[in-house]
Amino acid sequence: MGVGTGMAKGLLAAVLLAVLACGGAHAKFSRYSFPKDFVFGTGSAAYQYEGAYNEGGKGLSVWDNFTHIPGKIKNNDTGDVALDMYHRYKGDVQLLKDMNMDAFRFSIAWSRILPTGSLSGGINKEGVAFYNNLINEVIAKGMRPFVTIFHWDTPLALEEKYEGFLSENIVKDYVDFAEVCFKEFGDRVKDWTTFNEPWTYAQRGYAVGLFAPGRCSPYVSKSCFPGDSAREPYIVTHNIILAHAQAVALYRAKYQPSQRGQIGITVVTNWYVPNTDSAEDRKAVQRSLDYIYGWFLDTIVHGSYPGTMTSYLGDRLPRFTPEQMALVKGSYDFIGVNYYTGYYTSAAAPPNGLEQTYDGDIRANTSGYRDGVPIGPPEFVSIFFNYPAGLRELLLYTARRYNNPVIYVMENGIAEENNASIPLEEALKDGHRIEFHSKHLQFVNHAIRNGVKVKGYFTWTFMDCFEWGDGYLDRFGLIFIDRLNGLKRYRKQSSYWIENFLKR
Ligand SMILES: N=C(Cc1ccccc1)N[C@@H]1O[C@H](CO[C@@H]2OC[C@@H](O)[C@H](O)[C@H]2O)[C@@H](O)[C@H](O)[C@H]1O
Repeated sequence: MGVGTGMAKGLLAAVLLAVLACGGAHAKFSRYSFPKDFVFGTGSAAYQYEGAYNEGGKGLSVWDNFTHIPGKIKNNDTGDVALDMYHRYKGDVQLLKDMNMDAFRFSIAWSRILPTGSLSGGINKEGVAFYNNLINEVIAKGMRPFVTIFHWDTPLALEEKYEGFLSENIVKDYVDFAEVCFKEFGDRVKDWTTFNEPWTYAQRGYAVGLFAPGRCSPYVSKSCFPGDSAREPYIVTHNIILAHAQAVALYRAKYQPSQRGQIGITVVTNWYVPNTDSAEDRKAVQRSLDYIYGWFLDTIVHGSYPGTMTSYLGDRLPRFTPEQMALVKGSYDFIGVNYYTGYYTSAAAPPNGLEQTYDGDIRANTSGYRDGVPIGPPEFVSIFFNYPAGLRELLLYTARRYNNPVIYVMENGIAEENNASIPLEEALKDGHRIEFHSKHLQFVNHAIRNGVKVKGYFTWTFMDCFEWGDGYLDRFGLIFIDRLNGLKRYRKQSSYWIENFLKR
């Protein structure tokens, strides 16, 4: 046998061994490329999926109100009916099972449980029954319910009573709501998330006013409700962190010992790459990460808001008392991370002193482009760029900066346009989604091999749903919803891909 042939065979054997080492007996990239206890799932949220907005004893939320104001949402879409999951959940849970999902992430509508937002207003038994039925269906199909307690749908009654999260009164009402959830569902729900993306609620709701409750400074936009973009985002976030910490403390003291579940928070961030290697641009990257991600994680992990915030914001940044900080620091068993896109970032001067805003405080310009070249293929959602390496960098950064916590990637996904002129069979061909999730999972796998404790990955989203400011324009789902024909569910190609990827 010639030397060349021998070397070729040796090389082939080495490659084969490497591949098998990655996936064990399963050579192709699949669930077997991940640790045995790794959880694969897909996500949803109450307002975006349930519909039945004024049915079954449910009270109104700030999103029920906001979407009924003309001009706030594209095409004036609302979540009044959404995907009608409230009535169709059994068939929907079967679709999850058909895709071999390990878990289903969903949120509980606060005003479906407490219609007035406060415990004193009474518990809505029909609301409790709906979530018991959903949880039982998920478990009966062999899946884990990953439950988010708050996914932006603040009870309208609390907004009207004391301006919602602008008031510290919200802390007690939120903790009372969370306790009803622990009591009613905690015997079967073992994976709790207190808040989904508090950054989005604060920034979109109070800095730019594009999401409910739609407040901002008049100099930011005349179409907002009058607010203060320079102070309210910090007040809201402070109250969210206090509410989160008190709910975790309650769960740990009263429910975790017997129910033996875990509790955490889900935060969103982008991955930022300096536009140049200059010190100024690299500092702008750190500020960008601190003001969206460190705002929450520095605080609950290290017990202080990031230095880039405390050193710049003065009295605009609320302070924790020592007693409060004792509850805040360490208030997580895991961190949920939502990731969609990367950006290039360069240093920017602060806006003129009179028109301060949360976004201006960051003193950074971000763009998906550098010298006209995109950081990754631009997506239908114009602010997102397909940048899978950013997820690995983000996970490595999180492990380094935040004591290597347990992490779940709670949201990661890509949308195509909701375009009624595309024939159905064409619309179901979502190869871009297969490529997106496969690539991002490969980078998650790489992070795990580098020691990051990622324990799960949830696609955003399960089915094409109500996408906040975009209404029904964006299709993020594995399942196509035909809004022109009775909300019929159709499996996209990616749903078959993931079924095969997850096959045991
Ligand atoms: N939507 C966000 C945060 C956000 C907000 C505005 C622009 C970009 C990103 N985060 C998660 O993204 C998912 C996708 O969000 C869409 O992203 C593009 C936006 O244009 C669209 O309005 C938003 O719904 C949401 O459905 C989840 O409920 C939410 O947890």
